[in-house]
Amino acid sequence: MSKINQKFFTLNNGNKIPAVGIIGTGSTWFKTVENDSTFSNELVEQLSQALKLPGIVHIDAAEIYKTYPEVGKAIKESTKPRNEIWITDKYSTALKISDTPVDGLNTALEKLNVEYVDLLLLHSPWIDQAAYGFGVVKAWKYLEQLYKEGKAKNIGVSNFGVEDLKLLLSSPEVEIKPQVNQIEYNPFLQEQTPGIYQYCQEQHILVEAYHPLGPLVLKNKAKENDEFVERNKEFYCLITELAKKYQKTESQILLEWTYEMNVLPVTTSSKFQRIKDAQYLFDPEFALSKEEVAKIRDLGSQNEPHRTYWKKEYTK
Ligand SMILES: NC(=O)C1=CN([C@@H]2O[C@H](COP(=O)(O)OP(=O)(O)OC[C@H]3O[C@@H](n4cnc5c(N)ncnc54)[C@H](OP(=O)(O)O)[C@@H]3O)[C@@H](O)[C@H]2O)C=CC1
Repeated sequence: MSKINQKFFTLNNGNKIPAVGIIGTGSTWFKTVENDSTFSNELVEQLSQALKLPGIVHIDAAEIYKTYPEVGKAIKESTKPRNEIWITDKYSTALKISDTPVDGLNTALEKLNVEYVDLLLLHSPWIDQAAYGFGVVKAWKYLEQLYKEGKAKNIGVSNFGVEDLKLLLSSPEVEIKPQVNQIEYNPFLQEQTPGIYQYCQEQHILVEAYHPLGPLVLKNKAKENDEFVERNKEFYCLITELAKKYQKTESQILLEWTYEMNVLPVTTSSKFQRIKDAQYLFDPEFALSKEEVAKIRDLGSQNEPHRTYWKKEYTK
């Protein structure tokens, strides 16, 4: 029987964040339209079951995922106290949904039926001044306002590169440093943009990893990725070997590796067992050794980096 041994990262404002986000409501659950006919009972069921698990359940949401109704319903039906649910939300930037982050969050709070979110992010640095009427610094100022009002307990960014962060940090208007940068991160993409991992570590900006299980998803689609999997054979053998050694799933090995790299993994699954495995990740008797962590890092980076999300924006 797995025991819950919840771990946390400490953010640069001193607040603690549960060290694995178990239910991302984007990717698998992403919708382009939010109405009664697209309402996903499956997602509500998954969230409801997750909210029965012990410990603080960390949910990752965003304006653009169109999943507030499902998250709101599951939270409403849950008996878990609000302080045992961590909710991350993101203001949609590349595609304008609400006029400002203040409007966006007010709508989200209403749909989620909560008084605050635990973390609010700017979804990306790509804010078109002409469409939004403001740029990234002003967008950040809105987040600072929501932080001061207590509607967002922590604030951060997503998909920001070093230059994007430097722009914020060097702006005389900016008062609060982002607490988090959520980026695509896994052994096959250790730098979403050049130097971002190291820069965030130095600046005490917590890196959150979305797509932490990228290598397993790629292997699963082996037909399309045969050659890729073959080139990374040694890497895949190591993950299988470690899963056997520690009696853990391959997903748990990658999530634990992410944590050991001082990065918070944000995962998701359509299978409840995998959600449960992620919540039970921090078994007190399980930790990869320093050598194993380094070996995954090195084998993962020996081939060309592999990007899954935001390809168009990064190739511009
Ligand atoms: N800020 C941003 O721009 C972005 C944020 N995100 C956030 O991150 C969350 C997670 O992203 P996602 O890319 O889905 O993360 P993951 O890397 O956790 O991938 C989840 C996928 O992995 C599959 N999987 C799990 N275990 C295995 C296994 N052993 N073998 C093969 N496949 C496996 C799952 O399939 P199954 O359902 O069968 O278990 C699921 O489809 C999103 O939901 C969203 O909240 C995501 C993208 C961009």
